Amino acid sequence: MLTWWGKSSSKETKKKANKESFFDTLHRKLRISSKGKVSIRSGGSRRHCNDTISEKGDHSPCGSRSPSPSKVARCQSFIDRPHAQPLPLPGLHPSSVGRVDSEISISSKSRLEKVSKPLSFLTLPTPGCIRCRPNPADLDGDMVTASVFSDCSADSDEPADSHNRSPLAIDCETGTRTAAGSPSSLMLKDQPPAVSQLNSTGVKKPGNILSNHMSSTSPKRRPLRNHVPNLQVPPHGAFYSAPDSSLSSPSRSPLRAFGTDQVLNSAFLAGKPYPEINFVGSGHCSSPGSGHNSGHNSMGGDMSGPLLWQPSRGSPEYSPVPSPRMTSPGPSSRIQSGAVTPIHPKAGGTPTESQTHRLPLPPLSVSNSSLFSHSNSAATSPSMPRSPARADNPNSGSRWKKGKLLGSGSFGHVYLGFNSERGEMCAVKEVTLFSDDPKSMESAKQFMQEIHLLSRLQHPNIVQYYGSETVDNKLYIYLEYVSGGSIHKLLREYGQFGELVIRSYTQQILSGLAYLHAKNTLHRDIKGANILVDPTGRVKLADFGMAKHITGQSCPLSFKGTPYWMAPEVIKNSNGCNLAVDIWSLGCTVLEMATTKPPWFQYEGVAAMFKIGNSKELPTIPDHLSNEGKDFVRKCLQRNPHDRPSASELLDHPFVKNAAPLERPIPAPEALDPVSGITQGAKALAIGQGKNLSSLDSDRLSVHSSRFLKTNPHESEIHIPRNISCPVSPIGSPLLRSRSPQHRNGKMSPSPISSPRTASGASTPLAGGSGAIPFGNHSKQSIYFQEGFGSIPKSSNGVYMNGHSHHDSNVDIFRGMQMGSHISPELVSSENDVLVKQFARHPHAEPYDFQSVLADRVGRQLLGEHVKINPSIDLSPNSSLLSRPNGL
Ligand SMILES: Nc1ncnc2c1ncn2[C@@H]1O[C@H](COP(=O)(O)OP(=O)(O)OP(=O)(O)O)[C@@H](O)[C@H]1O
Repeated sequence: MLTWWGKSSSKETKKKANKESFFDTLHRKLRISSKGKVSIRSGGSRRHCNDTISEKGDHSPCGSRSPSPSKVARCQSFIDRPHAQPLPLPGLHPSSVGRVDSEISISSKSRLEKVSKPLSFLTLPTPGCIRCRPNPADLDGDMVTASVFSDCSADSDEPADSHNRSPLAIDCETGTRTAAGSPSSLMLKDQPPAVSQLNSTGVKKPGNILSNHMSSTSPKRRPLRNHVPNLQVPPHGAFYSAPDSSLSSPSRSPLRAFGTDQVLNSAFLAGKPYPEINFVGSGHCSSPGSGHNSGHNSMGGDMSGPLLWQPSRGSPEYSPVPSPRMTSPGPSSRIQSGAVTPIHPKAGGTPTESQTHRLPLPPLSVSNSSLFSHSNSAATSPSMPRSPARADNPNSGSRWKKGKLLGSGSFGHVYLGFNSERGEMCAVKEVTLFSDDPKSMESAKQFMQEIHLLSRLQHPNIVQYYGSETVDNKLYIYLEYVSGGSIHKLLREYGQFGELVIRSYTQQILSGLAYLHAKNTLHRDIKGANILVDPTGRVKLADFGMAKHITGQSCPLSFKGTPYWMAPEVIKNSNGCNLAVDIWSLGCTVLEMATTKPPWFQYEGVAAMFKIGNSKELPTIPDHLSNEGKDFVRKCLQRNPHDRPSASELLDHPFVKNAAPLERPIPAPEALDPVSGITQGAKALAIGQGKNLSSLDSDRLSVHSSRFLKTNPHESEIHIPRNISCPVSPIGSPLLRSRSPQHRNGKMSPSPISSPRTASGASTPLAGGSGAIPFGNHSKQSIYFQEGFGSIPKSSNGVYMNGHSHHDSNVDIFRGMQMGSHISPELVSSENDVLVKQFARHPHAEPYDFQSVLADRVGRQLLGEHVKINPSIDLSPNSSLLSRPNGL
């Protein structure tokens, strides 16, 4: 225009008629007023107009305010110009954005950069975004810019009409929508890096528009602390699961949002492929690894959208298990959903300040409170500032420092926490809360539920709760750190478990469940991804976000759980929800451990649910599972929940009754006394067990005492699988400290580590491919027999030597062995007489030496010299070869 103006001045006379004609045309096109005409003509007015443009990013003289689609379209086309236009400041009509020429663009850009630095990295807004700011005067500069830019770019390709037709756009214009927003915009200003990563997938979603609106109606994102002194969350019932909140929550799994309404409205039931499946209840699903982290989704909200479950690749527990449709999207994967439940804030369900109540803080002196550094102020911790809620409490605070990411779930992330004052570790579960994000409120609700339940639980097979606190707008739960990861992760990384491992894990899960059920509490999300394993093989139930305390025989059914592990009655809502749902899930978990996959994994979401809910079929039980295992699974998978045994009843099932815990206690120092030898070793085992038992409550004690009394290793019905493997490396465990001279000198036997990702029993190269016979590195360690050794023991107790509760068996063996004089030369085959003959020649050898040398030499003999053991040798506890002198 300026160029044209200059030219026009120099040729005023000649072009006068043309000039008039141009303005006429221009005015006609723009429909500007005659006043505007004057402004353009006068230099002063023009300058004023340019200022206006610079300020507001618009060249238009502010005449028209009509957000017509055509103007939106022009704005969009403007994005493609070489000189991107800065974000117009509040108050500017979007229609003018598209009419700025390059010169003005530069001017306005520089101005905006002076005003707000963040603008420099922001992208050009689209008209739809701009229109979503009904009251620009309320907007915070930075946040406004960020919000608008962040989301507009994603929508820039959409036709203008799409914006106009969008209900959200309409909301933006009317300013009526006030809840739910995309964290991608909400968190631009102060979201932590971890959360930012979660949003980095950049999934294009209509929620962006909503987020724009959020920024428009909410001048600045307000964390909860801005509303209430401490974390305050709506009371139960005030938390709502918004179907579209899966888009807005940084940590929310869409599968947590699986609502009946959505299901009913989805293609699934719209097409009525499985009309007999009725979804009733609140609609909660949670993810398996989520879960995803775990790979499969738990449902715990409205099951919005299609049943397309995607694994969360950002999660350390992202699962390659071939159940792609059932895996959790995880926090970084957002799936579009747009349905709105009746309880959506838009429908009047927005939690308000008046509805909130204070988060019940856990008792400061929690069971394992020693892990908290009460004397320390969290304020000294750079990463874990002192909770405002405990600012007045001298015992409050901690010095837990947030470390690496351990996993991600539907609600948030779990980090390693380290207390640098005490050298202790914990798992820190973190969720970011936004008062205006209903999904965040849902997460808070489930967190509260988890805190509420966990704080009352203390059991060796349940992850111990240490405490919780809020810091700013984040909620933290401190939990016992279980470093081995989940069963799901182990399966993914190492393949299916051997039967002894399955037995042991199942027994421990059952112990935890029996304890839980004795407290009338349902876990509701039993699956491999929610069961953690420590390096010693101790198993712990985790993730109580779905847990529920029931008062009567059953609770109102809600659609909670993870589909593949979900009981039929949950899917069908036929029999309410009772403790038996966990038993069904346990049966599925046993199959998962045996095959790496849950039952019906070959079916995708809805089909799997149909199989579970409507068919009479039992899932395929692998042949390699023992008959006891098969029977156990069948009992768990009784379709009628009343036919399923209780957890405590199942503890007596032969499949688990004599299961040898895999965990190996560290021998007490006195046990290392070579003089005391085996006897002290037995004491050490007892001591280790005593330590464990000391943490048990009465429920646990009753369960275990009865079981221990019943246990008779000589009557073991345990089936010895052909392949036995250990889930952890014998040399990787700190408990595997050799006492042998060789090991003292740092000479270790070759590692019998099974190759990762192979099926149980796979041989390592060290095994020569003929079936690994990894022999324990010392006497107290496990001895792993695989193919070729199958005829040796009838009972695993005498062979798979580990576990404190079955130390009798181990001790029995060593009691026999320590008395070298009682070892018959018959024990030794003609080919393999080196070891035992040696002991036979030294009948008075010290027991300690016997053990060490036995282990080491056998290990070397078997692994290094390929010595074959006479398969007729019976090393079982009641073997005549291992006779016990003096009745021991
Ligand atoms: N106590 C713990 N010790 C070690 N790692 C843990 C612990 N708790 C959780 N994790 C890790 O974090 C992951 C996610 O934890 P968790 O399942 O409790 O979160 P969530 O948000 O409740 O997940 P979900 O979506 O399954 O409900 C786990 O799979 C595990 O890898």
